[in-house]
Amino acid sequence: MLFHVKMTVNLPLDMDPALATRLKSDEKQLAQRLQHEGIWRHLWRIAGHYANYSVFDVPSVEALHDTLMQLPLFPYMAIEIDGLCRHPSSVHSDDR
Ligand SMILES: O=C(O)CC1=CCC(=O)O1
Repeated sequence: MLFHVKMTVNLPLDMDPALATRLKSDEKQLAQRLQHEGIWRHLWRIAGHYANYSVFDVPSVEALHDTLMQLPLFPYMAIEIDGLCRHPSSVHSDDR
């Protein structure tokens, strides 16, 4: 199942800079692992915002929830999710 996910990061202004650096580094490491595993299909910065548009490929809504909750920045994110299905006019017949 494919999901379009918007993540907006809101780190507290008074967060310890060392903690912020560690959280971002840990987030990057997990994000890159999930991309290599094909779970995190797309990751795009939204220009001008500390936010991203992502596409996840997971077996269920529960799996998406569990994946997002693992993210080190999860406590500091506002997350919006839309489920995706094939468009009848899409030429990408091999995509799910
Ligand atoms: O910077 C972001 O949008 C949050 C984030 C997601 C994956 C990552 O490495 O940072």
